[in-house]
Amino acid sequence: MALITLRQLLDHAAENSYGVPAFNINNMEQGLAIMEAAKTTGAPVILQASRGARKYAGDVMLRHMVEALCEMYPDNHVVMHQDHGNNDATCLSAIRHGFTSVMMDGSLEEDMKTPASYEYNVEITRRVTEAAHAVGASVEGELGVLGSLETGEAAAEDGSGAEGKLSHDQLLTDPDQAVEFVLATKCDALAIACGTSHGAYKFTRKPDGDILSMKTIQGIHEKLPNTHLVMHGSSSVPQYLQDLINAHGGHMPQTYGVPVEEIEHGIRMGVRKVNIDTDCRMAMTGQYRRIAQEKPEEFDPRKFNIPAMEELTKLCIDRFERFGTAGQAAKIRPISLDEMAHRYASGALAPRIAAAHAA
Ligand SMILES: O=C(CO)COP(=O)(O)O
Ligand SMILES: O=C[C@H](O)COP(=O)(O)O
Ligand SMILES: [Zn+2]
Ligand SMILES: [Zn+2]
Repeated sequence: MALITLRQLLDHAAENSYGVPAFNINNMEQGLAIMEAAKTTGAPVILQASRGARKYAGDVMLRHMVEALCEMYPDNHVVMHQDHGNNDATCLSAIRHGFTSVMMDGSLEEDMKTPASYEYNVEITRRVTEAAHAVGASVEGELGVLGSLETGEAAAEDGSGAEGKLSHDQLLTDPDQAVEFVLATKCDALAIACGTSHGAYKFTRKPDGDILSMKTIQGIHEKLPNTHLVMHGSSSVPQYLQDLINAHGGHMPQTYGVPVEEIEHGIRMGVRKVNIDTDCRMAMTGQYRRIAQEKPEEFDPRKFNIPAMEELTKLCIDRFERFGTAGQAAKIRPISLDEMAHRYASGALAPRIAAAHAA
């Protein structure tokens, strides 16, 4: 059993200057395909389940699936993370079901549609962090609302996403407020907003600095050099997968994601966790469509799932290699949740703010 905490993994990533993709899972096939890529590259892994994934697969199924993956791939440490928790109950029940890390997304209210006040965000994130740390689990907070700088809107097709028009102030995390937020909440990692959004339709053109604000990340990293930053909505929406889907009966209008080189740039500026779901969905769906079209006589689901898993494994290998995660698993010695709880209680894991901002 090689489950570790997000905090342990991201501390290691920061010390060794790499990033870790966090892949969303909902079923066994995704889990196996991601772990195969981790094994091939010797990478530690972050698996994350959304509220939708927990509803789809069930908490008991997810827990045993992750346990099984840990047993099948004993050399690849796994973080099991709640993606976009909307309240205390979501986060604490995840921990009860064996998740070693949770995201308390207080950038939105409990409905995951209404942008929340700063005060609400601080209070709920602080509360969840206190409870999670008491049992050694890690917490990711979010400051700033995900959404497009082109349209001022969040992705409509996703389960969580702000409704209505968002201002640039909401869409770009303020570095000074980020310092305040980390100090007040003691969260282990901070998701920031820089113009990315969930889903496939992030940008209408290859993004430049006007619509993907890497300088926001730089500004936050300058003030919070010791805080692990998280980029959501970080699928690259690769052209080859759009083409694969569209060549086999799909109809995805031309779109652009976050170029992998921009993520590599982010990793050099303190980004440690990179959330990727859409690319994984496209990889599998592309192959499902290809098999369905090329072999209309086929009805064995395994004949669809095997190429779909291979396509996903290929994508994950690429991200593990490009983010520097490859080869890192062997260097990590798991720290137990109890030991993490002890370290939090001792103050050893309290936020470290750069000297100029400590006053
Ligand atoms: O941020 C994500 C999950 O939290 C996923 O983002 P994508 O839709 O870009 O894959
Ligand atoms: O944050 C969004 C992830 O892509 C999860 O999406 P989901 O809620 O449809 O599972
Ligand atoms: Zn079990
Ligand atoms: Zn997200």
